[in-house]
Order: sequence, then C-alpha cells, then structure tokens
Amino acid sequence: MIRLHNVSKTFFIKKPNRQDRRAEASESGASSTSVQALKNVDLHVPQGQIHGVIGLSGAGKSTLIRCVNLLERPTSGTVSVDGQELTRLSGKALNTARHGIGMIFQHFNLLTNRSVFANVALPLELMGMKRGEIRERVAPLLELVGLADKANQYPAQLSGGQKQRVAIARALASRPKVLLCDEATSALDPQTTGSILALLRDINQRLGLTILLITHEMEVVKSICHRVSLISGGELVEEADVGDFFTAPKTRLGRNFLNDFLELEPPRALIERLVEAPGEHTHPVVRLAFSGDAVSTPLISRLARECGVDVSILQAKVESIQERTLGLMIAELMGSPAKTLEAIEYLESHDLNVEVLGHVQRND
Ligand SMILES: Nc1ncnc2c1ncn2[C@@H]1O[C@H](COP(=O)(O)OP(=O)(O)OP(=O)(O)O)[C@@H](O)[C@H]1O
Repeated sequence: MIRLHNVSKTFFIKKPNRQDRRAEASESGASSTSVQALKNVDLHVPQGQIHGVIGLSGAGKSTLIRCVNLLERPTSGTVSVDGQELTRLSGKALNTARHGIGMIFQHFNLLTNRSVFANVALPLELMGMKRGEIRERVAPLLELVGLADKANQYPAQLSGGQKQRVAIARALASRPKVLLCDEATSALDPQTTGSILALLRDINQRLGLTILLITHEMEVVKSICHRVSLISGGELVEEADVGDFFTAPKTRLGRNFLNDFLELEPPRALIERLVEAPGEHTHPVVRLAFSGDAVSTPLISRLARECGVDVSILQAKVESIQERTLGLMIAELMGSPAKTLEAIEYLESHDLNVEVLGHVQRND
C-alpha cells in the first residue's frame, strides 16, 4: 500500500542574512549548508498493516512520514501509495491523490474558530462536496470517534484526547486508505494515549486502514504496531515484526530502546564489577529473552541438571507483546568456562536469545 524506494531527502539551509552570510562564507567558503535527513530509505507497508517507525530525536522520523504524502518532496527516490507513484505527480493530480492519505499530528492542528463538526467537514468542503452529503459523512465519523455529542463545541472546550479524536475524524473524512500518524500521542497523558491507540487499532480493524506512524515511544509500538522500523541518522537500520523486535532486536540501538523500555538493566553494583573479556575465574552475566514454548519450559532448572551450571537470577519479568508472551531475565551463570559456554549453547538451542553483558569475578 505504501512503498518508498531509495528515498533520500536533503535540506539546504541558506545562511540567515547578507552580513552573516558574508562572515560565514569567508569561514566555510559556502553561503548555505545542507542536512541529509533521509538516506536511501526503502520501506513497504502492505495493506491493513500498522507499521511504526521509531527513532531518537533528529533521526528523520518527521521527514520520513512527511515524504509519504509529499508534504516534503524527496530529493531522490520514489514514493507510491495504493499503486500510484506520487513522486511523478504535482498540482491538482497530487491533491487528488492526497485524498487517499489522511494525517494526524502531535498538536492536532485543529482550526480554533471552527466547531468540531466544521473541523471534520473542512476537507469535504475543500473537495467541493454538497452540504447534505457532508452532514451524512460527518455524523457517522463523530460517532466512530465517540464525539457525537460534541459536534457544536469548539476545540478550546475539548481535552487533548478529544481534540485528537476530532483530528482522526477529520483525517478519515475523505475515506483514505492510508493514515499517517505524526507522534499522534506524544502530547497526551498515558491513559489518554491508551484510548487513542485503542481507537486507531479499532479503525485499522474495522476499516482495513493501513497506518504508518512515527513515534519515540516503545509503548506505542508495543500496543498497536504489527511491524516496526528503526531509524537512525536518516537510515532505516532495522525492520522486524514487533514480537521479534521485542524478543531479539538486531542492532545496538534496538537493544537500547528495548532495555530502556523494559527497565531491565543489571543492578548498578554488578555493572561496576562487569569486565568485557572472560577469564579463568569469571562467570558470564547474560540477558535472556524467550518467547513461545520457552516461556513455559523449566529451562533454568534443566540447565542446572543437564549442564551442571547454577543460575543466579538477578532480574526477571514477563511481558505481553500483543498475542505473544515474552520472558526476560538477567542472570549470572555459575560454572567453569567450558560449562557456562555449554549452557549458553544449550539455551540458544532452545530458541532463547542470549546476550552476554560481560563477566564478573567468581566469589567461590
Ligand atoms: N525544514 C528543515 N530544514 C532544515 N533541516 C531540517 C528541516 N526539517 C528537518 N531538518 C533536519 O533533518 C534532520 C531530521 O529531522 P526530523 O525532524 O525528520 O527528525 P525527527 O526524528 O522527526 O526528530 P524529532 O523527534 O525531534 O521531531 C534533523 O537534523 C533536522 O534538523
């Protein structure tokens, strides 16, 4: 449904005024600088999928999502939505194609001097729809987002969550096939965030809407996304099904996001004792992630029995990621170097993701 092929975006920034320009040009030899916000991005979001793009501030998330409806035109590469290559279009043809793409924003972008009804009606008015038709289209949308009783109120009379519901109804007014969500819950408290995410999930299921969202919050990815991409320095560095990403992120950045989210770090006292290289008298400290059958299998006691390695559990928790249960543990494996190596191989052979965090001196 959404396809980005080899998309790059460079912003050229002119120096502010003539005087500054002269001063800076003599220093750098140029009167403008450039920022490459996206580098060769390939992304495919199939119909009906909720796809999250997560990254740190400045990674390129907003630029990426704004390239999908050409609010930002890529410097190179192609963007297609619903089989139509948008990067070939301009003017009226592009405007028409944009009717198929709704968008919501962090700060809602409602018109304060228009009622809830009139805000939702706006895109339909711009499309030249007749008043009667508009009324017929807007009423069920307000029903869908749970604001049927607020049609005549103004944005200032609404809570943040209600404003975002109006924005969602407005985005759906032209019956788009794709909804773009630009940090849609970042300005909301956790409870309201939950209700907006539930609404988006509901819309996705009921209308078969394809959703591309950008966020810096793992909670958003965990709650509603089917698939996730990780962006860093304008590049997509990792892409996975959400269950796989939460079980075994492939990149260091992915692991950092996950560890911050799960708050599963070794105790500080242990971190201070950790050394990178194993020695004759050290034990490995490992982070284990397991899902599926492994969650209900008594692997740790088997490890002791079958590999002769004792396990000291330092932290553990079980998380539900959509339909999957994910177990996480930080543990010290206590045994000789050969036996602990055998234990790690045993765990890996049972589909556990094992990350060696370091080694600690044995106390025995
Ligand atoms: N209009 C612009 N002009 C110049 N540089 C820009 C422009 N928009 C974005 N950038 C630069 O492009 C890079 C990516 O910015 P972008 O806003 O896409 O990141 P982001 O991941 O959305 O960040 P945040 O989470 O802080 O909003 C940054 O270095 C930013 O300064």
